[in-house]
Parts: sequence; C-alpha cells; structure tokens
Amino acid sequence: MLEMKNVNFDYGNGVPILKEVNLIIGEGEFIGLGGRNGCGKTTVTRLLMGLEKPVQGDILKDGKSIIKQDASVRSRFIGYVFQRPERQMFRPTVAQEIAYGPQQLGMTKRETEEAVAEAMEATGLQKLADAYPPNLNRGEKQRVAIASALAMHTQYLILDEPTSGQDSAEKTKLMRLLTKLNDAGLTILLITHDMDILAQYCKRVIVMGHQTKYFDGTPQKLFTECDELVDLGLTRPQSVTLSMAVAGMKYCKSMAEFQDEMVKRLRGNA
Ligand SMILES: Nc1ncnc2c1ncn2[C@@H]1O[C@H](COP(=O)(O)OP(=O)(O)OP(=O)(O)O)[C@@H](O)[C@H]1O
Repeated sequence: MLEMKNVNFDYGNGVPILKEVNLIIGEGEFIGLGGRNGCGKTTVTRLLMGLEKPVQGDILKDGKSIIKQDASVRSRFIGYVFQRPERQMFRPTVAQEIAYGPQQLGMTKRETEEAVAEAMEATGLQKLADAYPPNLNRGEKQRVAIASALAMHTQYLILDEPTSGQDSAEKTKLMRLLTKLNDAGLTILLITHDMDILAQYCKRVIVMGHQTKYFDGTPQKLFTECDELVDLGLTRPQSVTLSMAVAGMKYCKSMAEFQDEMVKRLRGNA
C-alpha cells in the first residue's frame, strides 16, 4: 500500500500546488487520476516516485515512511511511464533497454535474461527485441517502458496520460494490456483526461480539485452522483449519459455495454 499523508507541496517559488493531500493506493487496485490541466496530477505521481519531496507531510509504503528513499530506491517497486516514454530510453536495443533495470538491481545474467524474456512476452515485444527504441511508434515505446518496469518486478505502475494522441485501436490495445497486468496483480495508477478510460477500465477514480483531492470513489459514483463534474474539468461519458436517459437502464460503462443492453431490451430480455 502506498499512502500520501497530509502532503503540502510547492515548487520552491512560494506558489502552493498541493495542500493537505491524503490518498491511499492499495495493492491490486486500478486507479484513474483525473482533474483539470494543472491541478497537480503529475505532481502527485512525482511525489510518490520520489522525484519531488513534500514540503510537509509524509509518504508511506506498507505503513512505513519512504520519504528519505530517493527515486532510485523507489524505482524498485514503482515503475513510471512518462508522457514521452522515449525520454526514459538510452540503450541501443529494446532487449538491452529492458535489461537495464534488472542489471542495476544486481540480478545475475540468467535472472536478467529470464526477467527480460518474461517482460517482453507479457507486453508482446518479442519481435522487437533487437529494434532501436527511438524508431518505435509511441504505443511500442510505452510497451518498452512498461516491460522495463515489469522486468524489475515492480509492484506499482504509474502512467502519465498514456493514451493521449493515440488512435482508438492503440488505446484499446494498451488498456487491454494494462487490464491483463492488473488481473495478474500489478497495481496501476493512471493519469488521464479520457473519460471513457476512467469509466471503462478504472475501478476507482481520484479527482484532484483546487490543490487537493476532491473526489475518491468508483467511476459510477463519479459520473452519476457528482454535481461538480464540469467544475472539475470532467465530462460524463456518452455511454453513461445514454444509460441514464433510458428509464430503468443499468449503468453502462462503455458504448459496447450500452448497445448490448439496448439489444436485450429490443429482444424483450431486459
Ligand atoms: N517544475 C515546475 N516548477 C514550477 N511550477 C511547476 C513545475 N511543474 C509544474 N508546475 C506547476 O504546478 C502545477 C501542477 O502541475 P502538474 O503538471 O502537476 O499538473 P497536471 O494536473 O498534471 O497538469 P496536466 O493535466 O496539464 O498535465 C501547475 O500549475 C504547473 O504550472
């Protein structure tokens, strides 16, 4: 479990960015982190990673403060996929890039090879083992960044807007991969501005409001009960709007689910 306790933060210029932020990320969760541009989502994840230090408050793992552990120590259990994953790649081939973390952890050659092979298989990168990372497309680069974290046997994976600028097929491919990894036990925290992703794939949503956490609950609660969606820079996904508009219709987290429900109704099954 990762925890932020009463965290205050500014970037050293006296402008408060976060005030009294409290949040818990339990093992095995799939959490979406949303909110307006500039509300502090990336800052929250940088604090969790140890790339920034709180001005006040604490960050804990399994109840113990990790505030003194720098980012290199925390990278053993928290993997991070940056908005521009190419910025975290320095090795000449995909396989060598993925092997870098295990080597830094002191794994033997054999352990490293095994970890790299497993991570490439989990992310479908086997055919790209010898490719030069800068030549990959964005989806492939993201998968290399994810595989690099998996090869270190990370417990938590944080992704910063991984689907922005991607077409629908790439988006679905990535989200299916993340769902599969989450089903296998990986904890995921995903920053996103995509409402469909919050609704369809995340089991819990945290929304940052003005300098602090504003909402923490299920996507269903957020999209059906929260009156401040617009103020928070969010919109209701079309599938939810439509399912709320049809009398007696259950909450539909995706258009596919809405269509299935409608077909059932037309056939007289619902
Ligand atoms: N290095 C920095 N120095 C000073 N201010 C910063 C720095 N990085 C971010 N900020 C400011 O901190 C605030 C929060 O930024 P942050 O990137 O965490 O927001 P965000 O919610 O992730 O935004 P977006 O959705 O646009 O990515 C913003 O006002 C931003 O301008």
